[in-house]
Amino acid sequence: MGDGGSDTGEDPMLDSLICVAGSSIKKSGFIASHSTDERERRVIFVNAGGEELRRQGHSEIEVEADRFFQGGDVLRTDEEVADGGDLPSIYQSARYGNFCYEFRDLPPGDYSVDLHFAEIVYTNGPRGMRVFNVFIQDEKAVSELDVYSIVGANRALQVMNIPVSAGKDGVVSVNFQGVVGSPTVSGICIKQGAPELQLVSSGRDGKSLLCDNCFAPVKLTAAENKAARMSFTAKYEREIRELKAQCQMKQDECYEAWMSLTAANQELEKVRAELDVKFFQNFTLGQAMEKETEKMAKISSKYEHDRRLWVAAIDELERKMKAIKSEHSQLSFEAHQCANSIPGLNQMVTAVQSLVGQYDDLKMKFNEEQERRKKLYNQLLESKGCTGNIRVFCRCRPLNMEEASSRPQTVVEFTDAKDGDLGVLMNGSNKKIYKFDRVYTPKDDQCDVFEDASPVATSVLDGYNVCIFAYGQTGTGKTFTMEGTEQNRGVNYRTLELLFKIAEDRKKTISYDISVSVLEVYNEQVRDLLASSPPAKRLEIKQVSEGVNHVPGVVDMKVENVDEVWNILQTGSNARAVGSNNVNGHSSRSHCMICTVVRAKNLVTGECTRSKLWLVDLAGSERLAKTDVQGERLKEAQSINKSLSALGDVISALATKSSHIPYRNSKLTHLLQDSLGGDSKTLMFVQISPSEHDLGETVSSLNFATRVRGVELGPAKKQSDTTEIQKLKLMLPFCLCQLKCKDDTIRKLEENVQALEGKTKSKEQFSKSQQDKIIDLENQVELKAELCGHLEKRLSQVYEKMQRKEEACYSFQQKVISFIILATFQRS
Ligand SMILES: Nc1ncnc2c1ncn2[C@@H]1O[C@H](COP(=O)(O)OP(=O)(O)OP(=O)(O)O)[C@@H](O)[C@H]1O
Repeated sequence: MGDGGSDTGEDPMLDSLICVAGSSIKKSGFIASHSTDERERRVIFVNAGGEELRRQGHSEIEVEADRFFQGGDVLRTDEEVADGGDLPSIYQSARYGNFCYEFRDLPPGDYSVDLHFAEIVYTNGPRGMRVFNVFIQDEKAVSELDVYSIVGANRALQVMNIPVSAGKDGVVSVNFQGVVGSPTVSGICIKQGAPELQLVSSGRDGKSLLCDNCFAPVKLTAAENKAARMSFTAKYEREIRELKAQCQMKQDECYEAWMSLTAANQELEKVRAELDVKFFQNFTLGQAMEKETEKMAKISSKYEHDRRLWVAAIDELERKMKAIKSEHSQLSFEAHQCANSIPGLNQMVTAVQSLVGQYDDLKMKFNEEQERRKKLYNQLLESKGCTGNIRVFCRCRPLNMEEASSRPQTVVEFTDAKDGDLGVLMNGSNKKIYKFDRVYTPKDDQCDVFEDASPVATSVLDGYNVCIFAYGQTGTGKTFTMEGTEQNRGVNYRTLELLFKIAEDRKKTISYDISVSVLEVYNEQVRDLLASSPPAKRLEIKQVSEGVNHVPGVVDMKVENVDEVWNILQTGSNARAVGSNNVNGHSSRSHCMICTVVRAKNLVTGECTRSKLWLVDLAGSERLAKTDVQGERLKEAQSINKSLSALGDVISALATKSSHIPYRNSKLTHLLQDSLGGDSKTLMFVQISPSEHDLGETVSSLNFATRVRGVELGPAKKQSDTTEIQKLKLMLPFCLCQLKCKDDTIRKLEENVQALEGKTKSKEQFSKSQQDKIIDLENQVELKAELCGHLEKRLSQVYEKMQRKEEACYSFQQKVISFIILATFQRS
C-alpha cells in the first residue's frame, strides 16, 4: 500500500514496475493546469461510469459523460474520495468488468493518455483483490495494477502520460484485462502530442542521451551531459541502496511470512486432521441419526398401527358392553317381572316341597304295599289248601257218546269234590280217595277251571316263571282244557286275555311287553309252529344263563292286544302234528308248548322283570299195549312215553330234593327247566276219564298226579288280611296321578327358575369378563402411550444432540475456510 493521502510524489521504482517508459503513477487526483497549452492539449476527457462534469473558473474543465466504451458495468459510491484533486467526483464513479474504450476520429499523430483510478469497492481490502492490465493500441501500457495496494480505498490514483499514436484510422483503443478480479477505471483523458521526454539512459558514446520512447538521440552540451550523468548516477546509486534495503526488508518479510505460513500450514494440517475426525464423527452421527430416525419411524408407525387396533378393539368392546348391559337390564327386568307375576312363589315352592315330601312318603308306602300285596297274594295261593308250589287240579271229562250208549259204569265219585277229594271205585265197591287242590266234575265248565287257574297264570305279571300243563290219557280232554273250542275257549286264550286286562289296569304303574311263541316237541324234536316255512336246520335248546334256556331262531311274536292272541294260537294249533288212534280219533301226537314271555317295567320303582309262562298240552299218556299201534305211531308213542317218563323223573327228583334234577333227559323237561321247580309256580291239570274201561289209565294218571302234588318246593305261608291293602290299592292310582301332576308342575317351575338363574349368571359372568378385558386393554394402551412418550423424548434428545454437532461442525468449517483464505492471501 502506498503512503496514504500525503504521499503524492513520484515513485520511479513503482513506475518502472507498472508503467511503460515515459508514463508515471501519481498518487492523487486530477489537477488542472493554468497554462492554456495544457488545456488545449486535452482532446477527450470522459468520466467513466459517470455524468458530464463542467467546472468554470480560471481553469475551465470539461469532462464528458461516459462514452466510447464497450461492455462493462457502472459503479458508484457516495463515499468521499480523498486526494481527488480538482475533480473529486470523477472518482466516485467507475466502469468495471469486461470492457474496453475505443476513441475514434482522432487526427493521426502522437497522443498521451491519462488514466484515473480509485478503489471504491474493496474498501476493506485486502490487497490483491483487484489486479489488472491495461493495453493501449494492443500494447501493454500498465502491468498488474492494484490500486488498493498503492493508495488504499477511496483514494485517487493516476497513471499519466502513456504515449500513444493514432494511425490513419484515427482510432485509439484502451483495453482493460483483469488478472485477479475485474478491472475498473474512473476516467480517461487523451491529450494531444507525445509526453515530455525524460532522460533515462545515455547513448553509446556517452555524449548523448536517448529518448526512452523512440531512442532518438538528444543533443546536450558536455557540461549538461556530465551534470546529467552525475545526477543520474547519484540518483541510481541512491535508488540501488534503497532497493537493496527494501529487498532486505522484503526478504525478512518473506522469511517471516514463510515462517508464519509454515506455522499456518501446520495449524491448517492440524485443523484438517481435526476436521477429518469431526467429519468422521459427523458422518457416524449422521448414520446413527438416520438409523435412529428409521427406528423411530418404524416405532411410530407400529405405535400408530397398534393404537388404531386398540382404539378399534376398545370401540368394539364398548359396543359389546353396551349390548350386554342392555341385555342384562332386560333380563333383570324380565326376572323381576317373572318374580312379580308369581306373587306366591315362595308359598308355592313350600307347598311343592311339602308335596314332594308327601310324594316320597307315598312312593315308599306304595312300594311297601306292593311287596306286601305280592306276599299276600302268594299266601292266598298257598292258603287254598296246598303246601307246595306245585298245584294239581283234577278234571274229569263227561262220558262221550260212545261210552254213554254202551251204559258203562263210572268209576269216579265227586261227593267231596269241593274239598278236593276224588273217589275212585276200585274193583267194584273198593273206593280210593285222591286228594287234589281242586277237583272238577264233568259239569264244571271252562270258566270254573280258569277261575282257579288264573291266579297262578297271572303270577307271570309279577315276575314269576309259571308252568301250567295238562297231563292225562289220550282223549281225556287235555286239549279241551288248554286250548278249548272257539265257543268254549280254554286256559291258553283265557290266560292271555286276562294278562292283557291286568296289564291295561296296571299301565299307569307298570308297562308290559308281551310276546308269544308256539313250539311242539314231536319225536324228541323241537318244531316252531309259528314259522311260515320249515327251518333250515334243526332247532336246538341253548342255555342263556344258569337254568335259563332259549331256542335260537324260533318265531317270537309280539302281541299288543287280545285279538292277535286267538289268531296266533289257532296258527299254532293248526300246525300241530295230530293223528288218530283207537282211543281218540283226533289225538295229539306231540307236546304243544306255548311260551309267553313278559317283560315288565315298574314305572314307579324302575324295577324290571322278565318272566315266562309255559302253557303245555302234553301228548296222551296211554299205554302202548292199549293203543295197539305199530310203525310210525309206535315211534311217536315211544317218544311220548319217554318224555313223560322224563317229566316223572324230574318231578321225583324235585320231590326228593335231589341235588341233580334230570331236566336234560328230554326236550320237554329241558325246555321247561326254568319254569318247573325252583322259584317258579307250577300247575298241573290231571285229566281223567270217568269210564270203567279207562280205570287203569285213570289210576295211573292219578297216582302220577298225587306224586307231583307231593313235590314241596317251599314252605307253606299263612294267609294275611288284605283289607288294608285293598284300601291302599284303591287310593294309590289317585295319589299317583296327583303326585305326577304336582311333580310335573314343580319340575317345570324349577326348570324355569334354574334357566333364568343360569341365564342371568352366565350374562353376569360374561359382562364381568368383558369388563376385565377392557381394563386390561386400557392398561395396555396406557403402557404403550407411556412408551411412545419416552421414545419421543429420546428422539428429541437425539435431534438436539445432532443439531449441536452440526453447529459445531459448521463453525469448525467456517474456521477452516477463514484459515484457508488467510493462508492463500499470505501466499499471494
Ligand atoms: N270237559 C269236557 N266237556 C265236554 N267235552 C269234553 C270234555 N273233555 C273232553 N271232551 C271231549 O272229548 C274229546 C277228546 O278230548 P281231547 O281231544 O281234548 O282229549 P285229549 O286228552 O287231548 O286227547 P289226545 O291226548 O289224544 O289229544 C273231544 O271231543 C272233547 O270235545
